Amino acid sequence: MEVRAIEDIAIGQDLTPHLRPLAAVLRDPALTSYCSACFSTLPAQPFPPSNPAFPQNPIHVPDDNPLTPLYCSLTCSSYDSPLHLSSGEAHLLQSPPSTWDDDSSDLRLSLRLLSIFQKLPKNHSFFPGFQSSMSSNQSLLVEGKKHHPFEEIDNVESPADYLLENYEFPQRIAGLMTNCEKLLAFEQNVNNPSENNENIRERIKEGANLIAKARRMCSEDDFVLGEMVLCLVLTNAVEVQVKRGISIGVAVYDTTFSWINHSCSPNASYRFLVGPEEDDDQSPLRITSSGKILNLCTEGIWKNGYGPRVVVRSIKDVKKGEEVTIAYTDLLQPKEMRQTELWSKYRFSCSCNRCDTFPTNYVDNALQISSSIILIDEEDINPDKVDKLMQSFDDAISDYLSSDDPISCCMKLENLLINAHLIEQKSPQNPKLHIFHHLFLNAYTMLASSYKVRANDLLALDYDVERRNLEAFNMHKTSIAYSLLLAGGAHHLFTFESALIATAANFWLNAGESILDFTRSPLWYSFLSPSPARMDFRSVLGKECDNCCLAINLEVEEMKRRLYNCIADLTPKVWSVLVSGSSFLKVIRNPVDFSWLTFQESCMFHDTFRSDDEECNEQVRVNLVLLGEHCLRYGSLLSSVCYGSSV
Ligand SMILES: C[S@@+](CC[C@H](N)C(=O)[O-])C[C@H]1O[C@@H](n2cnc3c(N)ncnc32)[C@H](O)[C@@H]1O
Repeated sequence: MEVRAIEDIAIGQDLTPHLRPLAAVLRDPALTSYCSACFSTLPAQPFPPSNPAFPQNPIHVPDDNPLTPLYCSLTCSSYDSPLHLSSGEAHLLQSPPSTWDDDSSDLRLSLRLLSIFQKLPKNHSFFPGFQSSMSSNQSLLVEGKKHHPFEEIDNVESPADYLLENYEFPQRIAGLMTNCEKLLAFEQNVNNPSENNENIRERIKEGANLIAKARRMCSEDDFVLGEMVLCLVLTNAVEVQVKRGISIGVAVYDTTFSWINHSCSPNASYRFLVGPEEDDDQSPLRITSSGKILNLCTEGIWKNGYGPRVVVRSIKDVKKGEEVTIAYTDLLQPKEMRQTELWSKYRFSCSCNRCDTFPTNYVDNALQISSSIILIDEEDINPDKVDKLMQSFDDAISDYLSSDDPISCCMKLENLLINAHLIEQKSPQNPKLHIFHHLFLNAYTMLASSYKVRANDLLALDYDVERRNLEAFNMHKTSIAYSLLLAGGAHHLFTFESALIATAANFWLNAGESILDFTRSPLWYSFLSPSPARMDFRSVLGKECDNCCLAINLEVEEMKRRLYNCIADLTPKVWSVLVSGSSFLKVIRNPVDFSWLTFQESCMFHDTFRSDDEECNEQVRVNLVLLGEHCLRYGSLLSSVCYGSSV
């Protein structure tokens, strides 16, 4: 199935009303901070409270079990607790699986769906033949090996039994694709033949076992049913993100959302709404599937669906009849990585415009260019050397993620970046390593965060306060320089691939917040000489920008143009100060203007640029406040296009 627009739709418009989930669960680590029913942040005194004086609450679990569902209100608790208990989820939480990625949420989501499917009245329209009015849509509900006449169905105990008795591999349950056949098959990954595709099969089998145990059911049929529903979850579930890039849960929605296919250059994005639902959403449904009813599942029991609502939104102009697509994977990954991920999770090879363009488009070239596709003729530079360098990046990033050692991470990654620069300098006519190669982007991200961690760690130490403060100040400065480089890079790529709007929005918001955070640091007063007067932030922020008036109430394109022009004007006024502590960053002339990249053969760095270290002074700080504010406004503007509001 696929989904198409029923009318011409401009960029930045909602395509659906607020859609309620069929089922949703929090990820294990989020259980202590968010309401298990509506996903809002827990109040100071959640329900049930941590002391066991709640005899009326049947789900109270001992204090030493950290995986207990908590609720923001009695209403949420009374909505969610019965399903939590009857599904067997509580059992899974009390003895969480040590395998299955150390997180029980996909399994808990499957348990909930199973419980819901099995409680449906047997004449529910989820299942073929149960409702004569649905007969024209039967094939949408369950397609499988056998086809059964209507009469046979009357004798079936429950819809789930019906599924088991009649279908070997049900392709659909409740209209949703299970993808069982592909996920459980021994099919080789066409993009990566060496991949061990036994893994996913084994994982599903193991998951089905855990599900059967949690439900205290051990027949072969229970196992098979668990397997099918787990496949449905793996195929249709989406990560529920409430803050930028932070996933707190996982949910399955009905066909209105779940029939939307993937593209690496999608024309739609989606956002989540959490908290108790206000029933005032009148937005129309502007998508359909070949004229068929999309929201088969919103009738009956699903009307009561509770939990995070999803809304689909256009991020490009969409023509009537055009297919609406979303991204199932991180679009800032190079083609090979996207293809590998889509195959291993969903078992399909993407053939969207971005993937099929030949020769590969600029963005994918930038993210991926490596020695393997370049002829190298210098004696001392060979493809092996570049490949080894790339491998070292990968290793340094994995090391950091596993060892959490920010000092060695900064040293290793910056040395590698400098090495990459040297290689490039020796062979400028052969473009090999783009400044926005995906490994470099990862390295910049790691460096932005590890310099910040180092600054905070230093402040906690008790030694020569003056030296310590200065070091911490410089670390913080370097951290925001990397945030700005990331925002500038994401923006550069976004100008070639408009589907990267959400990524660019997030990087600008991060850069803006980090810069403003830095300008508020009390460290400014500890070593600037002469010590400046306390800055009146309101007067700087309240000052209208002469060039863009902080761009409000204009056409979106005009606001974007003006804000970006201001960012481009302000950045050179602070950049040399920001990079003074990093020998790598000094070779980057301007982190928000990469127009030269597309005209030059060598795409790693502009000619080496060394500025004399410039001093931090009050004027720099004022410029930073203005720059941070413009970055925030720009990020919010892009974010309002793809999410409807800034996130
Ligand atoms: C959430 S469902 C999307 C709706 C699905 N097409 C259906 O008929 O129900 C995800 C599954 O759709 C298929 N799919 C999604 N995007 C695709 C694409 N770009 N190319 C091929 N198959 C795709 C894959 O089988 C994937 O596992």
